[in-house]
Amino acid sequence: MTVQSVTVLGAGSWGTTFAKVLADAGRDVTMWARRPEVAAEIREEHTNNGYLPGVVLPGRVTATDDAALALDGAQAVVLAVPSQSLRANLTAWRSLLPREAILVSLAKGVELGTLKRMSEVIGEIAGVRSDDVVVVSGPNLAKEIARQQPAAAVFACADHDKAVAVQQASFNSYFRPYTNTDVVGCELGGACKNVIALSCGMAAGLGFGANTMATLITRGLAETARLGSKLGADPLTFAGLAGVGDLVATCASPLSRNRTFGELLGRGETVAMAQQAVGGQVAEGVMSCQSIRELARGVGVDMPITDAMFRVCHEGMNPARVGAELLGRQQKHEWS
Ligand SMILES: NC(=O)c1ccc[n+]([C@@H]2O[C@H](COP(=O)([O-])OP(=O)(O)OC[C@H]3O[C@@H](n4cnc5c(N)ncnc54)[C@H](O)[C@@H]3O)[C@@H](O)[C@H]2O)c1
Ligand SMILES: O=P(O)(O)OC[C@H](O)CO
Repeated sequence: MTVQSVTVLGAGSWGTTFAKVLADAGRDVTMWARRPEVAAEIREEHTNNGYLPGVVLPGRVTATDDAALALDGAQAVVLAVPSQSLRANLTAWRSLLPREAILVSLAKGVELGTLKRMSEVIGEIAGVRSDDVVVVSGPNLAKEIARQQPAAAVFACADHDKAVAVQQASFNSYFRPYTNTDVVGCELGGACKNVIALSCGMAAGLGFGANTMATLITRGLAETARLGSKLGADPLTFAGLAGVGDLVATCASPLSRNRTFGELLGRGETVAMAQQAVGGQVAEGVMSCQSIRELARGVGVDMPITDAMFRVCHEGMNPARVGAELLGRQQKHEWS
């Protein structure tokens, strides 16, 4: 299975960066951008300065705002829109998807209401098996990769040949993809780390240091692994790139929108003010703390940090008070 012609649906930070990764691996890439002016900028200037200022895109990347045109002849279709808009976007694109195309998901989130992982949403809308979708996850801050800083990722799919086909299509001198068959674990790792990054940002905004960060990262990983194990993930996945790898990068980096969002809340800003400050870009954890909390409650898994982020983001609770409550919970064994 060789993939030469790829369509990327979504021209934000990660969609544009992933298009560059594919083109730098020798693939022909057509992007779909929601706004015609963004499509024109990519096509004519080879830039997308609204998302990736100063980055020049390879000549192999072109763009259109016409989804039918973008999808014509695609051997792989990369879905690069935010989690909560994936269902609506994919519903509009469903009839345009080439029959044999490999579907690839970049989104990191759990859908509100249905509590589905992104591959499950894609499976339902596109009429394919959800674990046949290739899920991309890992420590992949778009702005670093767009500057060709070395990074690795996981490409998870039950169909190993499909994962390998997309792996080969995106392997280049600065981007090293690994395959995995644990779709559930890779998706949950990616969705949960956004929520934990909110908490790390919040702790930084409150003035706390490395011990607090390390505690949140480690206990965040513990609650993610608890949920994952309950839902059928391989616990080893959480020790890998889609688990601790992504968690560390997102929780530590000022480039992370989730961490930045949390830091603003920790400094006393409201959710609306923080939303404005991240420039309309999506901090997925703000929505995912709600859906992941519901998912966990449904299967009887305790996720105290996620619960705390829900109370701050959706119930207006004060971050300092939530932090004190987290610390003051009933004492317990580390692994209970
Ligand atoms: N940015 C990163 O570093 C990064 C890395 C890995 C994964 N991801 C994940 O990839 C997904 C996309 O992230 P991104 O960084 O490209 O997001 P972004 O906010 O930078 O861009 C989103 C893109 O989707 C388009 N879009 C279409 N319908 C939309 C709608 N209804 N609402 C909002 N935008 C809509 C926007 O126009 C834009 O082109 C997210 O799930 C994110 O968690 C992001
Ligand atoms: O900027 P964030 O917080 O959406 O995180 C980006 C990536 O998911 C990091 O792997």
